Amino acid sequence: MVAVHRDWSPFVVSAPGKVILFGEHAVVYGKAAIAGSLDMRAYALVTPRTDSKARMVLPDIGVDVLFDSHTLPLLSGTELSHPSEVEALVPSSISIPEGPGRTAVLTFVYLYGCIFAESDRTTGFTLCVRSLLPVGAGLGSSAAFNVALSATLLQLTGQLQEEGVSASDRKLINQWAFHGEQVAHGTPSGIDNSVATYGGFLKYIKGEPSVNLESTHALRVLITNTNVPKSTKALVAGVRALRDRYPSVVDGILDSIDSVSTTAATLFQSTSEAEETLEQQMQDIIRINHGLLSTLGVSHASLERVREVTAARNLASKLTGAGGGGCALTLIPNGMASGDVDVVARELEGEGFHCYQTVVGGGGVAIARNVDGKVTVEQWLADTMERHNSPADGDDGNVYGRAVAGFATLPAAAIAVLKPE
Ligand SMILES: Nc1ncnc2c1ncn2[C@@H]1O[C@H](COP(=O)(O)OP(=O)(O)OP(=O)(O)O)[C@@H](O)[C@H]1O
Ligand SMILES: C[C@@](O)(CCO)CC(=O)[O-]
Repeated sequence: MVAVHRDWSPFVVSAPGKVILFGEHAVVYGKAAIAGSLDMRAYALVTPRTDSKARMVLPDIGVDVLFDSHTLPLLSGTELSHPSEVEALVPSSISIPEGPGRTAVLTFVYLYGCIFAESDRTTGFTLCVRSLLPVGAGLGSSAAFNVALSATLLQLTGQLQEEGVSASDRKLINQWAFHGEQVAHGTPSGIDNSVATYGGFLKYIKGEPSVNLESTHALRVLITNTNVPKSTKALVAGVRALRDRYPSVVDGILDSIDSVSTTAATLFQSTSEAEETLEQQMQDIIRINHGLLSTLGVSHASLERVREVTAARNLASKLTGAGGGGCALTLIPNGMASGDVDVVARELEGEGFHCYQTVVGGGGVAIARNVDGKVTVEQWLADTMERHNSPADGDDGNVYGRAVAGFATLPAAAIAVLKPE
């Protein structure tokens, strides 16, 4: 086949992480959950190559793989009974890394295989992803990666519109990102990729289109990473095993969590209540939701410690995501001085945890097209490397500010697109 190289300029895609505010685990069983996007995001820089190969560089997780596009499988999406079976189709020339890189490589092979038709395979590119989201902490780093990857592959194959990200673009990106999540997680509910795609606050019920709550209430939260590793797959399986043993008991708990989420959705959309009353009610249901999750066996001593430390200051906390470690979220009342939040954060950090002060509800996937043709992956990496090499000055309340500063090689217009409000 004669190689046809379409001309295209480097572009950058960004997608946010998520925090599940209410309804994790219950969402797997068709109950409602509420989630919001974080202002911590994954960023993909995509630059053209002169050959038809695809290079994926993921410095945060130690991956740098060069794929020969013609050896990657051509998939229509129906060859495998589940996307997670893609491992059997990885070309023997590729050595699959251990750890988080493994999932990333498998996901790439699956999504590239499905999205890149044979005629697209002359388009060579280098994809470099950097992320501000800690891996495996319950903040949806995997979904942000999958949304950024899906948007990249769809953009490269001319399946997205030329400007902005339209409603139909988002639908398509979200569908593929969900398949990426299936490679990573087996049976995900789809909530993480929906938030990373659409941003804002979403009410999500599995199998139904997510509903944007159009909330006017900004939500200040303190996120505490307990740094205790957890496996989402194992925790979801644990709840399933408990439900198999005590179906009516566990179904009752899942129904209560559903009521918590429904109540929260009403509070988010409420325009009649005073802000303080809403905050009080929100705190109540945060406490209730954590208690219900704890009875499902997905809390952890570290998460209980976060709850105790914050409760001593009259703040409500709950685990967020799969639990078993990972992250907790604490609602910060709007009137609380940031100095007082710093005091709580320092106390939690004294316990060996890591805190992020953040606001929930920013924009979803964003694409900055035609960024300066001189941007190279090497330059971009050198630029952002400093942040990743200096944990001491990273990961406090202003992580995003530093990330953008790290993208000094990008034009201001691109940066504006990448930080959608
Ligand atoms: N910085 C990154 N660069 C490249 N890939 C990443 C990065 N961060 C996460 N990923 C992808 O996401 C996977 C991690 O998924 P995992 O479910 O363990 O974490 P998580 O999504 O942060 O947790 P949760 O689903 O509980 O929110 C990695 O194996 C990789 O495929
Ligand atoms: C535990 C869970 O509800 C949330 C993980 O972030 C699993 C899922 O929804 O796929």
